[in-house]
Amino acid sequence: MAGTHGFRIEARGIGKHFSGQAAPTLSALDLTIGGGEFVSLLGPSGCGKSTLLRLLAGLLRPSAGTIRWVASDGSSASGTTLPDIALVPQEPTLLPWKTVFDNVYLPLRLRGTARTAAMPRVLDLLRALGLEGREKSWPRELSGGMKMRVSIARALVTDPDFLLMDEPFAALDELTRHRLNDDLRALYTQRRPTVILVTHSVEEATFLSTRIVALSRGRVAWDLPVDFGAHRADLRDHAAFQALRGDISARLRADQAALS
Ligand SMILES: Nc1ncnc2c1ncn2[C@@H]1O[C@H](COP(=O)(O)OP(=O)(O)OP(=O)(O)O)[C@@H](O)[C@H]1O
Repeated sequence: MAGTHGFRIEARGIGKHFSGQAAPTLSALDLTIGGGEFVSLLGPSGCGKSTLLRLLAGLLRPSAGTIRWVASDGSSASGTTLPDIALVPQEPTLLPWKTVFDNVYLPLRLRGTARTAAMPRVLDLLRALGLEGREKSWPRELSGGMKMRVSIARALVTDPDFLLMDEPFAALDELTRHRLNDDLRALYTQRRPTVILVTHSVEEATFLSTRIVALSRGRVAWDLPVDFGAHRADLRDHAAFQALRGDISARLRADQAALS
């Protein structure tokens, strides 16, 4: 389904109040995300980024408000017409008793796709993510960056409409993070899923996204489009990139200052 820009998400009046907490984590939050956007969620620690992602993934229920998946013809999706959603967690949760190939093949296997039919797709993704030749490796033989590559390949193998990622690169060194950011951006350009990424890295958000949404006080604090045209590997060195990155950091510092 990816590339069809089939669905947009409409979150209206979203509230989330965890039991035992004095104040709600999210309150009266409105957000619309169009098909094919790459949205990064930024904001101070504890502002509710992961909670929002889990609500959008359907892993949590909102205490108030509605989340609708709207098809391009305006109809609300439900039941079997719901879009495919893949979640990449912070820790790459690979099955240790399965090879790299079989970890990535698993979502297709669960859908009844035969191994031989799945092979070109799995190998294509492994190649795109720099894992060629690693098909028969076991997760314990891989570095942290490689495990995350396998986790991303597994999330993409069903060609999901929505790719939701919760700080997937937080534990990686800067060079590995840059490489994975480059690969993710190339994959996004090729396949155009809708991506929602929770991150603390302003550089990562600026490099990857078509839009940055900052949360504060339980709702959207600001919402900024990002457009650098065709992406180049050296984009990070350009003055316009560094200026936007600086502007976003300043906005986040102002949000943080307003909280204290
Ligand atoms: N299952 C839960 N039960 C109770 N409280 C929760 C639960 N999940 C999250 N919270 C609370 O909701 C608030 C927001 O947490 P969340 O993880 O969404 O923030 P975040 O912006 O992603 O933070 P960080 O940037 O530190 O990862 C926190 O106060 C957290 O303790």
